[in-house]
Amino acid sequence: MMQSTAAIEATGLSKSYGALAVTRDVSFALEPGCALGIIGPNGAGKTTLFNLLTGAVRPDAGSIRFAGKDISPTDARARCRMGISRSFQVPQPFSGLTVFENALVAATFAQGISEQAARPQAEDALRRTGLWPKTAKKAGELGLLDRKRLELARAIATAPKLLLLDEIAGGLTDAECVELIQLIRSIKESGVTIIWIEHVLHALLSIVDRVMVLDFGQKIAEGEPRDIMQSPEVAAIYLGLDGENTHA
Ligand SMILES: Nc1ncnc2c1ncn2[C@@H]1O[C@H](COP(=O)(O)OP(=O)(O)OP(=O)(O)O)[C@@H](O)[C@H]1O
Repeated sequence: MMQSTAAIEATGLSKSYGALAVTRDVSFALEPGCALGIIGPNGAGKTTLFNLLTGAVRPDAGSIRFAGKDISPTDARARCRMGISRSFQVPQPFSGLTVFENALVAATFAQGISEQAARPQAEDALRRTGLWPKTAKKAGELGLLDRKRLELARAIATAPKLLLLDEIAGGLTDAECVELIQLIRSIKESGVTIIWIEHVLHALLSIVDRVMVLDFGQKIAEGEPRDIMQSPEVAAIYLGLDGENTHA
């Protein structure tokens, strides 16, 4: 039986688009401060699961509890204000706004607080992500690593309890990836619960406590990273994946 103290607990989540069952009876629970990695092939339903957790998409069946409360009926904005925040696969800053304004908008919107009250939070998020020296730059002028940092800063600025990361490590050089991993580790160490979808497995496995495998919308395995990566199901799925993504 799942613990009632879980930071987040999903039970029997299902979602179809027409005849396509994208999420099929997915259940999991995650303890506060833990990090769960989600892996699976393209189209397995990973991003859809995030959409269900954030409230962007309504499930056909199933329920979600957050910090012990049934949040199934609440919308995305309410969930954001409760402390569920996400980063997107393709960073989505306001390109014409400065780095600081981007963090400020996130903090203001997420908590429904005044710009003045949000300023210290925006500053803190930018300092923690190493973006403070670039605070006056336009977001559209940032390089890839900095855009990823800004994606994290915008998420942190909302003071999340649960942070959902969607394929944030892709496209970086090895050195940049090391920096990103350190940043995500520091967010985890600050007590934020994390669920992270990632194809760059060495980055994911250096952080997460558990891994869940999705395939055709179903959870086919969950457990300790080492056990999961050695399981035949995962070997079958990842056979043929680009070696660049799988090296340790
Ligand atoms: N709004 C939608 N309408 C119709 N089909 C959708 C919709 N959203 C997702 N799908 C389909 O659901 C399936 C799962 O998509 P999803 O993006 O959740 O997978 P994923 O595991 O995140 O894949 P990737 O690793 O490529 O990001 C895909 O076949 C996708 O085309």
